[in-house]
Amino acid sequence: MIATEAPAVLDSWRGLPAAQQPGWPDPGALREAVAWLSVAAPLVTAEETDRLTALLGRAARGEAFVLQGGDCAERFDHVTPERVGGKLVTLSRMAAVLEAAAGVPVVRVGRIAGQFAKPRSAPAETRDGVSLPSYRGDVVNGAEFTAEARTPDPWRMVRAHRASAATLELVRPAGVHTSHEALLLEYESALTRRRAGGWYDTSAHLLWIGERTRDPDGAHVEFASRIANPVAVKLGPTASVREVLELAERLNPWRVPGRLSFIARMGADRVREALPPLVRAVAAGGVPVVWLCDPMHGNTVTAPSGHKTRLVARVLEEVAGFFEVHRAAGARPGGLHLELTGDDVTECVGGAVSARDLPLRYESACDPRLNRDQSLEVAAYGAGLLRDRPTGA
Ligand SMILES: O=C[C@H](O)[C@H](O)COP(=O)(O)O
Ligand SMILES: C=C(OP(=O)(O)O)C(=O)O
Ligand SMILES: [Mn+2]
Repeated sequence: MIATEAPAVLDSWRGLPAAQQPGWPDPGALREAVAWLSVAAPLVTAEETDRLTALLGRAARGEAFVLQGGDCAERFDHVTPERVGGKLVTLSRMAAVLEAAAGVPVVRVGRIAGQFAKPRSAPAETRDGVSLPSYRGDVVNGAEFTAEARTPDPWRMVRAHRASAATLELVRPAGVHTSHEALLLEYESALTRRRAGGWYDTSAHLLWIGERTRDPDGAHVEFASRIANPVAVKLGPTASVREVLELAERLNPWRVPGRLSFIARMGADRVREALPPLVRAVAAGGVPVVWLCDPMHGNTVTAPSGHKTRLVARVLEEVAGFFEVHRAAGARPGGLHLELTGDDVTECVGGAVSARDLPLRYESACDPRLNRDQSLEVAAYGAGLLRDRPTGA
């Protein structure tokens, strides 16, 4: 019998319900762009990826703390040494502050070098009576409000690969691992390669599944279940114990510490009631998980000026709630997941930025990010909570 070759891409997700995928208008162009990506250079190696799993495994055992952060949506034209360097410096200062308090190493993971795809609440945006497809991140369409820019263009996936590679050149010397939301399944599966340890999605070290695409029977969870990378899943306040246990079972059936992280994004008002049953159920189920706190996505509000914003005070309040829940359960908080930039933007309200300042330097194409000073404030606050840990814990 002649051995058949392994398929070039990981395809088991096809045919399953896949939420939040763009309607690509030109199937021929999509095929060509996917063909280009499927022979493109891998962005990260299996060895680096396995190393991150091992580090996250330490976090699962309480022997490390994770700091994951970066833009909500990276931009192709922001791949400059200044902008990328600003994020890396911010992350590393935060990590230093947290590390001194935690007494354990801080694992640094950027929302960087590939965070180009966005899920949206609405498929279309209307301005002055004109409706166009929503901006879904630079890998799909342009942010500019014109029919041309907003039409999904599959060749943008090739540009995303190039922008990621260029960003990685700047990220690698800083020793930061990369991550992004594994939203755009054509892109992710085309960059997946067979290696000795299984299928690796070579687009980033860690891939996460968003709140809007975490259906345990959907295409995103199926894709994530097949790759060897560490994976994470966002959990909002509607996540049920049943769903979470199903996700744990599907995504970490071999119970490998570091393979699976849950990123709770409950909102400051909800975290103390919504999170405890999930933490308890996962602990009782015996699947090792790193619990991260995303105090951004459950606390988004609209300012009087119309800007999407977040109050740093509410962000800190959710971090506090997250720590309380873990302490009450006798568990160690695994880390923080933040939307931040090194740039001096005015997108979140707190510190030197008041609601009146929002129009001054609001540069995000999607969600409001902490600026450098606000990021350091959150890190200092987290450090205070880490220092307060009960002795002997
Ligand atoms: O991180 C992203 C946003 O929270 C998500 O894209 C939803 O944003 P929207 O409500 O503006 O669509
Ligand atoms: C869309 C995001 O988050 P969530 O899936 O938690 O809403 C995000 O992290 O930018
Ligand atoms: Mn976001």
